[in-house]
Amino acid sequence: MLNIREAESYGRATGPDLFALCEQASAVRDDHWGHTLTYSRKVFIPLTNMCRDQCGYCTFVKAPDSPEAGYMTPGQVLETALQGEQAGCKEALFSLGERPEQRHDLARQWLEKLGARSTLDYLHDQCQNVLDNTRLLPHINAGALSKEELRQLKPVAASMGMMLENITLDLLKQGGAHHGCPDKTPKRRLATLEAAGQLDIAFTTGLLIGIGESWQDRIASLAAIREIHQQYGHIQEVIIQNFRAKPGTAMAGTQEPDLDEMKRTLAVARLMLPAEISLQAPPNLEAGYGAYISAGLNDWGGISPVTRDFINPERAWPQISSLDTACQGKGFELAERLTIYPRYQNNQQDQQSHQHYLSADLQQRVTQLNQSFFEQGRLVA
Ligand SMILES: O=c1nc2n(C[C@H](O)[C@H](O)[C@H](O)CO)c3cc(O)ccc3cc-2c(=O)[nH]1
Ligand SMILES: C[C@H]1O[C@@H](n2cnc3c(N)ncnc32)[C@H](O)[C@@H]1O
Ligand code: MET
Ligand code: SF4
Repeated sequence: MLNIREAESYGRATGPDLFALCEQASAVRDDHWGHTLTYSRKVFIPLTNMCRDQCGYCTFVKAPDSPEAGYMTPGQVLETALQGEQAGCKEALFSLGERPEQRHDLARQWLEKLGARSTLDYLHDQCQNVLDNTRLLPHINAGALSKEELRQLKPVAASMGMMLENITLDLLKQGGAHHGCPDKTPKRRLATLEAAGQLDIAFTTGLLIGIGESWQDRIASLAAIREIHQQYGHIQEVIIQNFRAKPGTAMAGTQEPDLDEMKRTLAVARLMLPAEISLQAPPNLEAGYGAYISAGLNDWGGISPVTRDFINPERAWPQISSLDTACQGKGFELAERLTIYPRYQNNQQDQQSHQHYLSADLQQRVTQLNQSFFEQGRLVA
């Protein structure tokens, strides 16, 4: 595995140097993951678009004076989940703003109408709603959470995640991407990763690149993820996501990272992280996403045949069939996976240390969904 000093030296790798770096990363990927690239067929449930934070890059968030600001009702949650199930989805991705009731009257009014004490209590109940009425597995992406909050949510989600984004304190300064965002302090983000490890929650994290961090900051952030995983073993995947500048946001004029920047970061992530951690990047945020394969990626994340990507709504998902074609063109096959990776599913004898990740109920659901893959012969489209 690459040490920090070596990783730092690749900050400007380009041309033949970048090519050689990518080859090394591809070799690690081939060795562990083979020539199968995975994705999770999911439906997106943006439970609330209000938030107490104000990330400079975010268009997901709506201010209370916007007519679009609000929560999804239980009926809307179920309707969306059922549509996803109809389209063959296996994952319900709950993605939402953080603790909006601590900042906005409108959020408090909504919660009162919904009969919930907090956004996170409501999240718990809506995961249960999906579990009671569909076969989908909830994945929770609700930002920074305390150990107690994670403990309460664990029984209703098969996996959870939170982008670390980046741990440099520079982003919190006046004019920085995370200025005025209490949930984006490295302290809170790292504490969330650590608490999830203590609780045996299969966890997704990752970096958002191009938001004002340096190359060294990226390496330090990857090293922090590696260190936490070495202690608890719960990091199932790391996402490298490229910042996209959105009109109307504070960072509308900020330069976006280019394809080489993504390849460099993916390759170094692959070489710094243990091979068992899945390396993911979204295919809808970069037209040249096929090149990620040569940089060591093995997963495309959640792809929805039904809902748009509410975080990047203007960036349509590639059709699953065109993603399949792109993979085949590079000599890889595309295969569907569940939101929780096999090694945390505890259906193999040799996985004693991963026994406590899923409740008996969730484990049974996972087994049934795996059975449906088996019956489909892992068809992708
Ligand atoms: O469609 C999206 N899915 C996002 N996902 C879901 C992801 O694509 C997969 O569905 C899950 O990771 C399942 O493996 C996230 C999950 C996390 O835990 C943390 C961050 C993200 C970010 C996104 C995102 O921007 N868009
Ligand atoms: C769910 C995740 O989506 C990412 N996210 C939020 N806004 C953007 C954007 N403009 N471009 C790319 N990714 C974004 C953040 O990393 C967040 O944690
Ligand atoms: C909608 S953004 C994803 C969830 C959370 N608000 C975060 O930023 O981490
Ligand atoms: S990225 Fe997440 S935390 Fe930041 S403003 Fe958007 S919803 Fe809130």
